[in-house]
Amino acid sequence: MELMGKSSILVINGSLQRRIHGLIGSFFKSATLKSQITAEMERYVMESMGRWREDSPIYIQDEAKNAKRKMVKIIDGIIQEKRGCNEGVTKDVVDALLNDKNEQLTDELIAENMVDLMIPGEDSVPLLMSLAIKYLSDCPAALTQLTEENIKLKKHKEKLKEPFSWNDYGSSLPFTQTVITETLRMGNIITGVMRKAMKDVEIKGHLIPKGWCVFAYFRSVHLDDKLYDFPYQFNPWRWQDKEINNGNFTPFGGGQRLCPGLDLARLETSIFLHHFVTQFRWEAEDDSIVNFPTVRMKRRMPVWIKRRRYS
Ligand code: HEM
Repeated sequence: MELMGKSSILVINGSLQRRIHGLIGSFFKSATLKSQITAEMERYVMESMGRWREDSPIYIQDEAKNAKRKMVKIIDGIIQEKRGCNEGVTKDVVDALLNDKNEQLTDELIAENMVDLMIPGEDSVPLLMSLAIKYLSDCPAALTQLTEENIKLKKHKEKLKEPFSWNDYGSSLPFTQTVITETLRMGNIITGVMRKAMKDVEIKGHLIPKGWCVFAYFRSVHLDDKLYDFPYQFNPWRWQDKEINNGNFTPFGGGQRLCPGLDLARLETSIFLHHFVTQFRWEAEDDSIVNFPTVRMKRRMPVWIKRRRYS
């Protein structure tokens, strides 16, 4: 509680939580943010990857965090700029909270909630990226299909001379999405959530008395062999034509506390994977507890060189 602060959305309940959740959630759905974030994220991923040297080891977790740190810095810069000349227009999350008339949205509350928004960016999203690389390194068939899908879209975009949009990184890369979904299932980045019963509740014949705390353990559901065949096997194909919005798949929680950053997390991971697999091949080193996965990079040949060589 001390770490998060008393006004954090993770701590407060009731109408104020719903209000902040709604404001943050609708802000993350805004078209302006989507195009801005897509372009910025692409630029920083490409800048970071541009510094990678042939055949040198790359610590994926550190790299993923570095890309995120820069992202947080940009967002922070945008916030500082807006704070001075707030014109009632909602261009960022601080505006979304500042412009709301609710008196309970104090400066302290806004500041604390901005920190909440940065923690997943520093922690959960880099973990999702790192685990995706780990699982792909162990599953060559998935890596091949993912690479082919991304190279195909890249060539198509180059032909049209069009920049990538938010949707390109989502619906235009369906297999990439299944890889992210399967990584979320197996990785269990958030292992579960705590809830306190506000009144006596009965669930499937079990009574949870008022005041008791319950830990809803996502991992036991995501790795249940009654729900998922061979649950410990990384199998992105299991998600083809399968509905993901159900009670058996809750990496982002659910209900009124459903993670408002879920689309952003998927987008950032998609951009990272796209640039990773279209620019490089790699060999994974043995995993170690200290830092995994570590991979040795080889730059991909530009498409035109390959064509000349094989024609
Ligand atoms: C892989 C990445 C992520 C995962 C697995 C994840 C997972 C979750 C989960 C399980 C919850 C529900 C917590 C609960 O019910 O007590 C949650 C809530 C939340 N997430 Fe995420 N998250 C991710 C990324 C993000 C991002 C990128 C942001 C924002 C930039 C974000 C912002 C939030 C906020 C503000 C809440 C609290 C919502 C509320 O209590 O009303 N998350 N997240």
